[in-house]
Amino acid sequence: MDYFLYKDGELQAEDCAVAQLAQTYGTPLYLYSRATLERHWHAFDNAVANHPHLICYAVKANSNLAVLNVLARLGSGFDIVSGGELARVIEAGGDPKKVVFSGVGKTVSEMEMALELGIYCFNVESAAELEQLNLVALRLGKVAPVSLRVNPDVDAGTHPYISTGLKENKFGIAMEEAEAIFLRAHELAGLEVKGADCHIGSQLTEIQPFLDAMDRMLGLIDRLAEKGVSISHLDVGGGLGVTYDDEVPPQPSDYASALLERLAGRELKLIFEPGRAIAANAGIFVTQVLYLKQNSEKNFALVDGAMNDLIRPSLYSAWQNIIAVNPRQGDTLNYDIVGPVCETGDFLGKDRSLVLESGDLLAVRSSGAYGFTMSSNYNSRPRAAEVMVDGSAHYLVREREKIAQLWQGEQLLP
Ligand SMILES: Cc1ncc(COP(=O)(O)O)c(C=O)c1O
Ligand SMILES: N[C@@H](CCCC[NH3+])C(=O)O
Repeated sequence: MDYFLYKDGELQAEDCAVAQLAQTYGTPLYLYSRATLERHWHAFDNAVANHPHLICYAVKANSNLAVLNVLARLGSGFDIVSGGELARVIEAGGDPKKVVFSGVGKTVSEMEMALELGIYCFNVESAAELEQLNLVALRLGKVAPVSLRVNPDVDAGTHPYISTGLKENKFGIAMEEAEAIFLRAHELAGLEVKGADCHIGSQLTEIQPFLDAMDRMLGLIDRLAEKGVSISHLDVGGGLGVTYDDEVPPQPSDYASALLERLAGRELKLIFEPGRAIAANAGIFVTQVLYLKQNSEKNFALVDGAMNDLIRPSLYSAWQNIIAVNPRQGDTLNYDIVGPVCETGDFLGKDRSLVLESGDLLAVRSSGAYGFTMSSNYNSRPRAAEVMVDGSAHYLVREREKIAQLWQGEQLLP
């Protein structure tokens, strides 16, 4: 079941008309579907129901408090990469004991915060970070639970900017060095080795790279066991792709059963860090056509949403489906859907065949992940509003920024 679908010729978000929501809250606007978030989370959780596991939603995909709260109420864990994300998880009612902390550049104060809150595990990404964490833990009289993020050198076959598991990427510890660093972690009094971790990239549409990574990780776990280091969980990261266009990524159930088969009866607890697969298709971005404009080469639809609101098309040449909220009859034209930002790269989509008039509403699909969280105030544009739809109810879960808020906290020179 799709929670964003046309009914009587107009786009719905669950049981609400998108046009009505746009009128109520204004545009540009992010809309999220609670039912879709829940369905996607359950798809992961059910897929591994018979095996010890923890689903740690990757907060970076969408860190709106209401989104986190929906998942926290399901009992989700969270994968964070900063103190800010940890604070949001706590604010949203998430359980710190189900938090894993990833990221290559954790600061001392972030380590302190996470230790004080008693998170589930630190995913340590370098030997230097390991030493630092040990010192911080000893100073606080704590023992930090750690997992080492290993770079399995697997080609995820995804966009180079979002591939993370290759040797040339900054992430993780090289497989050749992993054993020695695990042994070092095992010796340090401020640390307790719990797990091994990998994350090879985002928007993967094939299972094979995940399996290759897992085989390498299981080989490492076996070698460590021989040396007296026992690993109780394997964190397989996130990365499962979604349908933006015509990709057919594996379902969480197929992905999980392939992984479980590889585990071959081991009792290793599995941790998953899905972000996009939970949030992307639980959200749409709604924008209004301000002006139509033609030149000898192109038809442009100038809309009130821009690259500062949704940067994926500009940054990764990502293709996201753009549909009319109330489709019109008539002859289509090929439009570039562009925003008001002063950059040639400011587009939401190119060559989209649509029938448009100014004032029309457009929905950019699959915008629930890496949409609002990657937005900025570039061109001093206020950030979009965010609304959670829940059946026929809808809640403003973040107000549109006001122009006067944009310089709050800044100071003129004396
Ligand atoms: C360590 C880590 N875990 C999880 C994720 C979430 O990835 P995705 O949104 O592709 O599931 C990311 C982002 O790629 C990540 O860097
Ligand atoms: N932000 C990226 C994915 C990066 C994942 C974070 N490691 C995207 O929109 O596709």
